[in-house]
Amino acid sequence: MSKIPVMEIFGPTIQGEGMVIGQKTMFVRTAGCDYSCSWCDSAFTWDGSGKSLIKQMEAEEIWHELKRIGGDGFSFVTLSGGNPALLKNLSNLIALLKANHIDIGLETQGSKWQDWFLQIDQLTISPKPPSSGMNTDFAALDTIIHNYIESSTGQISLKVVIFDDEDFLYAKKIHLRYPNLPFYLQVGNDDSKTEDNETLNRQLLNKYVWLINKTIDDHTLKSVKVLPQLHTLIWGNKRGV
Ligand SMILES: C[S@@+](CC[C@H](N)C(=O)[O-])C[C@H]1O[C@@H](n2cnc3c(N)ncnc32)[C@H](O)[C@@H]1O
Ligand SMILES: Nc1nc2[nH]cc(C(=O)O)c2c(=O)[nH]1
Ligand code: SF4
Ligand SMILES: [Mg+2]
Repeated sequence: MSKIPVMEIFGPTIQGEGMVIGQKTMFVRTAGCDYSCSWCDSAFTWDGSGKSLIKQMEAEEIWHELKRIGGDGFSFVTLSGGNPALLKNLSNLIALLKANHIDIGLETQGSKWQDWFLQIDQLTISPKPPSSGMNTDFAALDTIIHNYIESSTGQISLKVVIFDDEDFLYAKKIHLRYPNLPFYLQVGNDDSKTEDNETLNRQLLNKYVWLINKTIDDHTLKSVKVLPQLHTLIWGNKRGV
C-alpha cells in the first residue's frame, strides 16, 4: 500500500500562527524537508535527530490515531512538517479527512506543488527570508499561487517569518509581488531550544514590538497582519502542542 512518513500526530491544540490563529485543530507533522532553514524550529523532521520517531503510516492508521487522541472533539486538521508537499500520496489522507467532514489546513514553504493542494481549505505559504539561508524559487511560488487561486475554493495566505531588517525588506518584496493575497508577518524565534520560558517570552514580546513598530512606520505595507507564534508564548518550545 502507500505509506506516509509521520513524525508526530498531536492535538487538540490551537493553531498558533497565521490566518487561522486560535483555531482548534489536530496536527499531523510529516517527516522530511527540501529546505534546511538555519532557524527551523522543527529541524528534527529533517536533520536526522528525530529519525527513530518516524512512523510509516497508511492514511487509515493516521485517521485512527487522530480519532484515538482527539475523539469527537475536533473538526479541523493541520498538516505540517517538514514539507508535506513532498508527499504525493497525502491525497489518500486528504480524501479520508474530507469524507469525515474535516476542514484541512496546510503549512508549506511554497517550493513544491501537489494536485491535492486544491482540496486544502486553508493554505498557508511561508516563503523563506534571507536569514534562513534558503533561496526562493519564484517560478515555483508563482505557479503554486496561480494554480490554487484558479482552481480551489479554499483560502490562501502568505506568512513571512522576520528575524532582521533584511528579512523585512524581503517580506515587502513578497507583498508587492502578490498584493492581493492576505499577508502575515510573524515574529522569528531565534532560541527554539531553550526551556526558560520567562526569558523566551520577554525576548519574543520585545521582537513583536520591534516588528509592529517597523510595520507602523512602513508605507508600502498597508494591508498586513503582524502576529507572534501564539503557541510559543503559551507553551514555549515544547513539542507536540
Ligand atoms: C516548521 S514549518 C513546517 C512547514 C513548512 N516547511 C514551512 O516552513 O512553511 C511551520 C512554520 O513554522 C515557521 N517557523 C519555523 N521555524 C521558526 C522559528 N524559529 N521562528 C518562527 N517561525 C518559525 C515556518 O516559517 C513555517 O511558517
Ligand atoms: N499550536 C501550534 N501551532 C502551529 N502552527 C504551525 C505549527 C507548525 O509547526 O507548523 C504549529 C505547531 O507546531 N503548534
Ligand atoms: S522549510 Fe519549514 S520545515 Fe523546512 S527547514 Fe524551513 S522552516 Fe523547517
Ligand atoms: Mg512549529
